[in-house]
Amino acid sequence: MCKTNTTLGQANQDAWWKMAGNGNENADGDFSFSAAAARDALPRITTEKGAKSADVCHDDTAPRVNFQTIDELHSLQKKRSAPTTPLKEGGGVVMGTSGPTTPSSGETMLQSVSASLASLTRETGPKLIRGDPTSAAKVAHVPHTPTSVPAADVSDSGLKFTHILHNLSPAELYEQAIKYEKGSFVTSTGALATLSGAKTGRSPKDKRVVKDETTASELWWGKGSPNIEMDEQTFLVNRERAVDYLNSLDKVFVNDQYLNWDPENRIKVRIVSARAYHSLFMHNMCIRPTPEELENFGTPDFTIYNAGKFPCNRYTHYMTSSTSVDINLGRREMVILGTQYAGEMKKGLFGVMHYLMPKRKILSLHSGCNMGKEGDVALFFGLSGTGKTTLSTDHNRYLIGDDEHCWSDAGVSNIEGGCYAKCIDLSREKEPDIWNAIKFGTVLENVVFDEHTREVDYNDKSVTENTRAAYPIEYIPNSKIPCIGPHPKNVILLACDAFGVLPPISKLDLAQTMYHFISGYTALVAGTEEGVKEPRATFSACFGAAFIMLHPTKYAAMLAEKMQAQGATGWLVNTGWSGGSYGAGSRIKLAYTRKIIDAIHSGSLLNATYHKTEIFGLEIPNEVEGVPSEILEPMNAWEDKEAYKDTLLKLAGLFRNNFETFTSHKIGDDGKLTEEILAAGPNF
Ligand SMILES: Nc1ncnc2c1ncn2[C@@H]1O[C@H](COP(=O)(O)OP(=O)(O)OP(=O)(O)O)[C@@H](O)[C@H]1O
Ligand SMILES: O=C([O-])CC(=O)C(=O)O
Ligand SMILES: [Ca+2]
Ligand SMILES: [Mn+2]
Repeated sequence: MCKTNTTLGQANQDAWWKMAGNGNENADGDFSFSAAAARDALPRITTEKGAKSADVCHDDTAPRVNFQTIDELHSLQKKRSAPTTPLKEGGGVVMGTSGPTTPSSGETMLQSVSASLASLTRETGPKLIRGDPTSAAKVAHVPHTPTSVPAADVSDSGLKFTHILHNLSPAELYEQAIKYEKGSFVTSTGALATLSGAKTGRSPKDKRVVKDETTASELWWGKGSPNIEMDEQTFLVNRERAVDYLNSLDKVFVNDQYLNWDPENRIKVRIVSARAYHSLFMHNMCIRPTPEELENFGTPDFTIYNAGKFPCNRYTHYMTSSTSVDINLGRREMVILGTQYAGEMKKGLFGVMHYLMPKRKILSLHSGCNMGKEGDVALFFGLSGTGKTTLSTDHNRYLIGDDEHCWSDAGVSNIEGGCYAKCIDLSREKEPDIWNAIKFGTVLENVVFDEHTREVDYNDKSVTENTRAAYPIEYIPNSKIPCIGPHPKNVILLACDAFGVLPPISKLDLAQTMYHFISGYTALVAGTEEGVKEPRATFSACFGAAFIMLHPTKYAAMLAEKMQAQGATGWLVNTGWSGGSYGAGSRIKLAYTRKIIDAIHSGSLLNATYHKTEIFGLEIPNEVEGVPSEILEPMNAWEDKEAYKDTLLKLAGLFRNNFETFTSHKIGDDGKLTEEILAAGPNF
């Protein structure tokens, strides 16, 4: 039987209607076929008398079409999108098979990328083609002119072409990931599930920073510092390794994007990577340029070479594993070898901001940030897993950002264009906004899902406990775009205290805020291994020692000055255990923590009555609306009061030991604040 479409001629339409209506019954004698005929052979169709070209099924010949071949038909499917995908016709630079002709911006982009990918020893960039290699069959017939002419020592790598997938859209990146990257799937809500490979978290021990004349004196080196040195020469060895690896591929992804929503302090970054997963992750996490901005992007301020699929060479000086994450502030470059965990790129750039921004008297912060309807801004500091993303994503407030911010003389600005939420045990009820953000465009790392329905099981830790979702910030319905705000009113320090001795909420004076900011305490549970019950205390200066570049007291001094100038209030919120340490007590309910945060935002806590705790000298409110009063004073919640006191003393000792490295450092111009900060620690 012939197929029909909706553009049948009237005569055929009638015939179709009749056939559809009565199957093989003879309706009015115009056409008929018997059930037997239908079984044995195709029925003969007789069209109405008088209809033109009888005996021909017209369904396939309906209105004239603009294509002669299947390829031409396919070419019609894709509407051209201007002006981000320019194509220069004839000679010159060759790009993909789709895209309009715009003068030379595509050429400029390819020249710029070619310069980025140039080998430093051969001094030539690769021959670049825009677009997917699979659509290159056609391109191969076009005479190529490389963007830079190879020097005398032509190598095989200098003869091949590398395809550049420049700022692809999420849909294009999905297709690339699903076609070429094992472990990429669309989940039931449309997110792209990916695997990050052997590494499912950052590798801080493999981070190296180039120590040259400038950085030797500017950066924080030595005990407690995250900056493990490497020399310029070794950096170049790793850079060349990464560049050669990337040039050996058929295609590389290039993202040109921005950091920092403050237009005066915006940084242009280029990310060159081998995986669609990395490109989509950075598309979501950095600020996305408009088509016009992309066209005029120019030379990046900072470039990442992500060759994470390829290991570093352990015979190379300073290399202690097959992973190396190398930052060269002088060259404004970062090289990644031996880890595909995408968070390295995000946090590597954060480190760079911790160097560049303080030079401009801008404070960079590992914090979440949101704003109330009245314009009151709150910062949420805390180490990984303490609640920055969870608590800054608040249905009643505007989200400015969840993880990285700048505080300048003008106010706050988000560094990023997206959020990176932990998803372990994620539930729609407790975190609806994050739940709903996991949709088309979102990268879901290392989650486990049903092989048929593709429904994600957020409780499953089979791959890792550090499952993550990276989504553009506008996926949160009440995000504040552009992501900037006025000066903060509240500075909330989050600690997930698995010892269970810090109060769920306490008010801090400025010296205490500085003391806890420099300490950067949290105590997550050691792990999920059986038998491990002891919480492990972590102290990470400025709640982000892994990312800071200068001595912690430099950031602390800036924070003190800004908080003082703006009259901001400091708070310490324990999002961890209550009623006993991990194992005996339980984690403070997220609903209670949210009530506490509400009371900070509303200003009601500022006017509450307080009592001071022993040892840590923290001011605890006697009441918080919606929170059982028994849990506000930690000792009340512990059954075994002696155990409570022992644990409290133990934690106080850990704080004191940790702070010893900072006792000889002055903060601010006068010695007064420094003395006050030293006195703001535990007293016992
Ligand atoms: N009382 C609580 N307060 C905050 N978070 C809680 C609480 N109880 C449980 N949680 C859980 O703790 C986790 C906090 O993780 P979150 O992603 O907010 O950390 P983060 O500070 O943003 O870390 P990172 O810097 O690694 O992104 C979430 O999974 C959240 O559901
Ligand atoms: O960087 C990461 O991988 C996740 C993160 O936000 C943090 O650890 O602070
Ligand atoms: Ca987070
Ligand atoms: Mn973080």
